[in-house]
Amino acid sequence: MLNGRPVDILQQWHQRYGPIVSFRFGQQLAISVGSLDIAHDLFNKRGAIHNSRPRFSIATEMTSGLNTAVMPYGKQWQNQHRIVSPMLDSSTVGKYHVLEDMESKQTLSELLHTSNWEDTLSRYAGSVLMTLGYGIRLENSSNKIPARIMELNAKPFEAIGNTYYQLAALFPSLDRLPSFLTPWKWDCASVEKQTTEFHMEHLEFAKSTSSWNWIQEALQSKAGSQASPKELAYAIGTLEQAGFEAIFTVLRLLVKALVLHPHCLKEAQRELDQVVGPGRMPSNKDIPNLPYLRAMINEAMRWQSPAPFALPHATTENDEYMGYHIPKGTIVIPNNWTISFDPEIFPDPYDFRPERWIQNLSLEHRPFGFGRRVCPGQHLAWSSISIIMARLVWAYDISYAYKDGKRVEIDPWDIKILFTASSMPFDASFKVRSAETQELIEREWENACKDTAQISGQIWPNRGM
Ligand code: HEM
Repeated sequence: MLNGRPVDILQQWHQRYGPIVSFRFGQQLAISVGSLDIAHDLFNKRGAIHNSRPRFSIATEMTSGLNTAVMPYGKQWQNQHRIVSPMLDSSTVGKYHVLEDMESKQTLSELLHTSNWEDTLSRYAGSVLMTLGYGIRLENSSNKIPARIMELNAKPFEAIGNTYYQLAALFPSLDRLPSFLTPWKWDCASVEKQTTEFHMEHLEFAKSTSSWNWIQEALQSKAGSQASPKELAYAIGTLEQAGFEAIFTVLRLLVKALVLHPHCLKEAQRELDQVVGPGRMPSNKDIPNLPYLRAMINEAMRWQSPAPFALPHATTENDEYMGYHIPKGTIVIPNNWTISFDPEIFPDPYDFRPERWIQNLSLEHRPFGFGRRVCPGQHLAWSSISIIMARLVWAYDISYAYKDGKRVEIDPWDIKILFTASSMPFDASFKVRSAETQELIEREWENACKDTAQISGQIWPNRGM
């Protein structure tokens, strides 16, 4: 956990040494890229060289080498990419609105009766992904799947704090020692078993259910039908693991930003009242007409980037760039946090200021990463986050919680930074804005179609049964 402004350290590094900073740990050379232009040059224009992954030995062993996000660039990655890309491209993602519509209505309705907003939003993110992936709806917030995903995601990071693992990462040759001398391998094997069981169980369910889902869709495709069951389980399982945590992290960040900046909530509500009004709920069709809402989401991902260093890339060949020699096998880190805190581009970068995106339409940042490794879930992330945020802001006054008459304070920089940066849990209050809004929420949720098979039939009308 980092309590403070970690950005300062990174900024100082880049301010002192320039937009490219190199360093070594053990034998490994790494460079941090602190400029958007250079990141574009390396990851997009010279993409054939800069889009593999470093050797993430622990994460690789814990996931049978089948987790797309940590896989080096190559045939196996291309196969997985071919399986998932058609399910997540910008035109396909529009079909998932019907599911987001229903899940966000449930979320609004649950918040009328619970103060546990974190579990409620976590259920939303988990249910959207599990329904798409496997036809498994998370009907209530006590479902254990979101917590289990978080637990599996955390395993490689917990391991990084362990001395054995640090030694193994620094001295890869230790990998070749017999297993009684390499206790970290037992742990890896146990996590691998748990992760594989988790994904295989869902794969089997998805194949047998009448609700069409990503597994069934993949099995209809050439790439998916040629993959082994385990490869397919991991291709979709990686989407669940990466997607659930990222969406939930951004939702929590947005709630935090709104509680800390009540004038931003008021401005977003003013926009929604003008565009939508009190008589109906906002829909996905309204999102293009809500520039402040979109600016708020962009600003949240700039202010506290959910993936401050994207995921480190690695080179597959030697490269010469701006007079630097970048050898094959170098780790290349897109330093999103430094890029997003450049005061020349984002004046007063520590301030949460959605207006900056409206005042300057040419502002750019890359919270979803770069090149061939750019996040495949970015369109789904945008659509599922925009609709739930539009509806929350339209329906609720979101503010500080009070305990025993005292306001529960929130430290904006209480963030856990691993590869991802996630706000630590905090209390907040959700108060419905009017009796009319409450009535509308209750009516909409009562009338909503909650049947998973019917909803998947609307998403994929010519598939299944
Ligand atoms: C706001 C939410 C999200 C953010 C900020 C985010 C961000 C990122 C970033 C920065 C990367 C690394 C890109 C790079 O290496 O240059 C990444 C990779 C990835 N993301 Fe996301 N992501 C989000 C949501 C999702 C969702 C919803 C899914 C799945 C449906 C997903 C699946 C993945 C996968 C599979 C990768 C690995 C890609 C690869 O290595 O080829 N993400 N994401």
